[in-house]
Amino acid sequence: MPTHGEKITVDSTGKLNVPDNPIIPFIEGDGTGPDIWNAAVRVLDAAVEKAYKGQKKIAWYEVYAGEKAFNKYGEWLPNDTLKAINEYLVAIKGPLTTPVGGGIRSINVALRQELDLYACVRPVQYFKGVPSPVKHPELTNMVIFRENTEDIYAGIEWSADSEEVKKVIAFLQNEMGVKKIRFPETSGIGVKPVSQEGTSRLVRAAIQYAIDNNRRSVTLVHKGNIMKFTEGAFKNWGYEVAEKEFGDKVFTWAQYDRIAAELGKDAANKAQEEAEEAGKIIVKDSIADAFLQQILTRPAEYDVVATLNLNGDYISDALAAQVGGIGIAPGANINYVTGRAIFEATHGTAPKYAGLDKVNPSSVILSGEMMLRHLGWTEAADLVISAIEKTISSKQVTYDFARLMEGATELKCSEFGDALIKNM
Ligand SMILES: NC(=O)C1=CN([C@@H]2O[C@H](COP(=O)(O)OP(=O)(O)OC[C@H]3O[C@@H](n4cnc5c(N)ncnc54)[C@H](OP(=O)(O)O)[C@@H]3O)[C@@H](O)[C@H]2O)C=CC1
Ligand SMILES: O=C(O)CCC(=O)C(=O)O
Ligand SMILES: [Mg+2]
Repeated sequence: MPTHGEKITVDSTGKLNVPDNPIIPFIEGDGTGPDIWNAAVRVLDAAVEKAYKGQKKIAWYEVYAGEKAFNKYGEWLPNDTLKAINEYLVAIKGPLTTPVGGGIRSINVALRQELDLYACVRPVQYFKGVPSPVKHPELTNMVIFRENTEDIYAGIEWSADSEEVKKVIAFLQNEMGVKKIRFPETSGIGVKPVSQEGTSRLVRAAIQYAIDNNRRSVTLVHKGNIMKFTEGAFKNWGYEVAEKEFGDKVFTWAQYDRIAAELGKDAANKAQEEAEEAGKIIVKDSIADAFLQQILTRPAEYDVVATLNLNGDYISDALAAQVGGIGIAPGANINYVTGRAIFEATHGTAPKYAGLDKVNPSSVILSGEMMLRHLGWTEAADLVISAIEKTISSKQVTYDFARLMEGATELKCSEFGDALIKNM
């Protein structure tokens, strides 16, 4: 526990009360986590110091998860860590390792589920000068709202050959009339829960964000043609919450379809144009595969994106690549009702670079920038953004950008942190 500092609290509307010395738990993370965290914490402290001249200061509180927790306490996710984040509300973390095909389940997912951080918010914006694989990266400017607690990602699955999977298969075949499990003897089975409550709160947060931030549209991305009662329901429930709760502030493609059926397409087009002119948020939808090609061919048509857990995972890395890669892709896991939030980069532990002081710390620094904004410390957040813009435009960058940039100076992870502080 830090010896100085006070708790952040939340009122009944979800609004945070932030003291000048908030206690903020952090998890350093596995793999490259310590490299990027050490750079990030210096940059965030410098931004706060510069913006508020010592009037405000974060009291960092280290809490443990992942390998560090296991080595220290024999547990991957100690209960005390959950208790601390539960109590102090706002936290930040580095990436944590999840083994593939066996071993422990994701601690990242467990944190989101245990603390009910239902919205994974990942802004994707282009910083001038960042090397990108597309011709016009500046046209990509989206904010992903990924449902964070449900879907096939919930981790409800049974391995092939287990007693449990035999029971589930027998139940499906004998009681549910499922005839099309092709290789029942050797199948593993996963379950995909998607609820109306889970969908509504996520879509509500996405639309509210669009309204508060003067965005033009919210696109519900789903694979509802194939998974009708999960992803298709997500789309239908999404439109329902938009129309029921946001009334005059939105125009949905469900409304468009109703007008087109009754009065024809011209009338529907006119209604949408009028809505756009009136500054209403257009709530539309896209099937996930088509969406993934259109974000490359027509990125300017998409703005805020609301989607399910697995789609959101894939879409975040794909969109991050478009604006320069996951070295510069921040994110937050938020519950807008309880005020709890954990900020974290989109990328993982990048184990091959662990301890080399090499990787780009921008993703976790920009996650910290989102955190500062979440606290209402916008002056400090703005300083982080301007320092990143200035440093990248002077071509002082880490390996990931340097390998694609002509005339760049390659900096170590810690040196990039130093450069940001200098350029603040
Ligand atoms: N929220 C979390 O904690 C997450 C955890 N993970 C976990 O991380 C582990 C590793 O996952 P993996 O699939 O390899 O994905 P990673 O995101 O860790 O790494 C994939 C590649 O992305 C690039 N990259 C990642 N981080 C950075 C950075 N800071 N700066 C520059 N480039 C970066 C590197 O590309 P290049 O090789 O081209 O240099 C790297 O090889 C797994 O256990 C996974 O479960 C994954 C995602 C999120
Ligand atoms: O939890 C993990 O290991 C991976 C999670 C992930 O890829 C993500 O949330 O983007
Ligand atoms: Mg991911």
